Amino acid sequence: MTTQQLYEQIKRKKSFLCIGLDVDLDKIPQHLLATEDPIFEFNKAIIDATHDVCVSYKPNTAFYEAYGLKGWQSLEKTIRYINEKYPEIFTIADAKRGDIGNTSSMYAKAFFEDLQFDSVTVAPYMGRDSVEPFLQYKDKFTILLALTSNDSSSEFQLLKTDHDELYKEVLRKSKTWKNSNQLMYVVGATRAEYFREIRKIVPDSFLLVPGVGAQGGSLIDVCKYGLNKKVGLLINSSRGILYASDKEDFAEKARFEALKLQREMQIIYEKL
Ligand SMILES: O=c1ccn([C@@H]2O[C@H](COP(=O)(O)O)[C@@H](O)[C@H]2O)c(=O)[nH]1
Repeated sequence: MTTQQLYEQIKRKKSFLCIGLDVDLDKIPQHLLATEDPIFEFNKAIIDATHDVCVSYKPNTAFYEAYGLKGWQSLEKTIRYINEKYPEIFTIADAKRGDIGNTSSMYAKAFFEDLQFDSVTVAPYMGRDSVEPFLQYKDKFTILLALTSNDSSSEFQLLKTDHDELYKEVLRKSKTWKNSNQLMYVVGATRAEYFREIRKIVPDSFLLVPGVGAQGGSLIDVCKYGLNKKVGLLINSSRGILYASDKEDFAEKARFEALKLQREMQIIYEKL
């Protein structure tokens, strides 16, 4: 997928919502546990109920890896289902990978060639040669952790280097890497006060913004400085949508929560 195709989808749906598919078997409705693949059945129902109000799905791989081989198979079935039934959707493997070059190449192969995700999240701290293997894939995106939503992100990411805070160095340095036009960045919604500075460094890049909903981040605050001419934001909510109900009406209730966010986004988009 290209960023232009992603933008066309945003315009058509008047939405820049990304739904996080973080499936926890302790939280999904009981009746699904009797099915052969409860994780996939849950995801399928959520996807069918929400695909027209969001532009992206983001399974966090931890929620699949935790269930071993069966979990990985559920992830595979989920991504294949999205790609076949809703090919316009931008898919994100939230896997936070990155290693020495030859190992990163294998991670890239796993997520881009085997699973056919459009993008994968990557930690930047091993430097250029740990990220460039992901950037070799045309029309695939590498989403670098810049300023994350958790409280302790300040322990390292906000540390002052000789030049600037570390997250700003990550943004600046990464722009010099080969194929850096295929980079996007993770910035937490709980860090809304930093978006003005971030946009000075990466005015045109897409930012993946988790932290709205369960973590308390504000859509309005993020949009104040985070939006660019082509929207440039993918706002993620996972638990706030997935677990709106643990009864048989879970997909309907999830749609209701997603629609609430989409309507807020529509108002913001129409004022752009
Ligand atoms: O800075 C970050 C980076 C990633 N995440 C991930 O996003 C979702 C958020 O889930 P919610 O339930 O909406 O809080 C989850 O997969 C995180 O691992 C993040 O929250 N912050």
